[in-house]
Amino acid sequence: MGIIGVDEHRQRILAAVRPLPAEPLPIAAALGRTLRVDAAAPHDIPAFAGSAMDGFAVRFDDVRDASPSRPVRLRVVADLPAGTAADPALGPGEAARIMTGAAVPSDADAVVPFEDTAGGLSDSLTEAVVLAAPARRGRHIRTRAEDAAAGAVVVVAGTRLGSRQLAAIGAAGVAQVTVSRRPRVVVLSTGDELVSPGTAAARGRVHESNGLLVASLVAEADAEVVHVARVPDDPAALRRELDAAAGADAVITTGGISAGAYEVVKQAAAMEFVRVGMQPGKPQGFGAGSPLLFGLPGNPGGTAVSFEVFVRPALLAMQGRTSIDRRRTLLPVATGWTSRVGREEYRPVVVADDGVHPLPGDPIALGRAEAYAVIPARTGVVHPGDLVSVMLVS
Ligand SMILES: Nc1nc2c(c(=O)[nH]1)N[C@H]1C(S)=C(S)[C@@H](COP(=O)(O)OP(=O)(O)OC[C@H]3O[C@@H](n4cnc5c(N)ncnc54)[C@H](O)[C@@H]3O)O[C@H]1N2
Ligand code: MOO
Repeated sequence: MGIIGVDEHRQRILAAVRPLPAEPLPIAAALGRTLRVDAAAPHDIPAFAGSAMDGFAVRFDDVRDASPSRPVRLRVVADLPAGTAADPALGPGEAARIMTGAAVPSDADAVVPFEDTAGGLSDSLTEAVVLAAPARRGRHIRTRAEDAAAGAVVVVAGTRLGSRQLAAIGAAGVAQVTVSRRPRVVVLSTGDELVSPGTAAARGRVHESNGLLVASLVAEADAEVVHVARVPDDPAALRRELDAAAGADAVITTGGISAGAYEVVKQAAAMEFVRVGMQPGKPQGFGAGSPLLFGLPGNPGGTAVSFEVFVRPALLAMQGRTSIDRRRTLLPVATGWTSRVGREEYRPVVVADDGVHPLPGDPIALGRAEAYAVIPARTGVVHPGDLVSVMLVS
């Protein structure tokens, strides 16, 4: 069996992904969901011209020549707190006391902050003595529609709804969004050697960590973990778990896919098994049915990288996410290392001020990994000072 490229395997997986149904949700319940229909402003934002300062709404022409030596006295004829719907008329020589956020009277075309008056806030309800001219007509007024005009797209479909996106939609006055259903994912760790953390160490036993690793990665990809289980190297037991997972959108197994005698996933799962030109993560299984089946290698470093390269993009594509890849950036190498020619290497690294430092591929070092340096298959030695492509994962 030959070796296929990382992109080829990824393309096969992405070609099998179907978008999940969309559903309406209140914005307060939509954190982490993917927007499926553009969220648009239903009206101009702001919907009215408002004050950006606490002070006085004035007629610009009244105060355009104001200065400390030539103060301008205005009669205060109204008091406008934020939230008021009042629109008092202002004649020449008149002003309204106004608070930040309040609607500016239609007759006013500038706001003078309290700091530019003789009396300030303390003496503000009868007369305003303006000591400085506003720099221009419209000064300190937020104009109607200056943030977005009615109909403008506030957040585009395909975007993850994080804190800032949800706040922007709320600021537009929109209460409900159309978002993707979350993928339902089952996580199965295979291996007779596995025991739970907390169990005494013993010869031959390995503490199970992939279940938590993959379930956490699934949650970080905004999908829902519906079931996590440890499965012995018994094909009948794995078949039972796979049958029970029939209603899920994806099943992710770890272990049991290489060349040994007890490769339970190979024996029991309806997957195609391939060798991919990457290090770690060479053995891979994938089933394009429903649910999608991902057979990841069991060594935790390989599991983590395989998830990033193959599973996460698929889970995001299911949700209708436009950007399905981790951000990559070029960074200098601080400490060099040797890389295996013929396989694209995903080297866990620490990102420091002087560049990236490689980590070993073991499950304990994984706890310090902040990113993966992606080294082309043809590269045998990575030298200090080289610029390498780094996939950021934290
Ligand atoms: N003759 C060959 N042997 C192997 C090959 C090969 O091409 N020819 N490939 C090697 C490569 S590369 C990898 S990667 C592994 C993948 O093997 P499996 O996916 O079948 O994984 P296991 O053998 O079940 O486990 C490998 C390793 O990881 C530990 N492990 C497994 N599951 C967990 C878990 N849930 N939590 C923590 N640790 C886990 C397991 O105990 C083993 O140490 O195959 C090579 N062999
Ligand atoms: O491909 Mo395996 O994941 O090297 O260890």
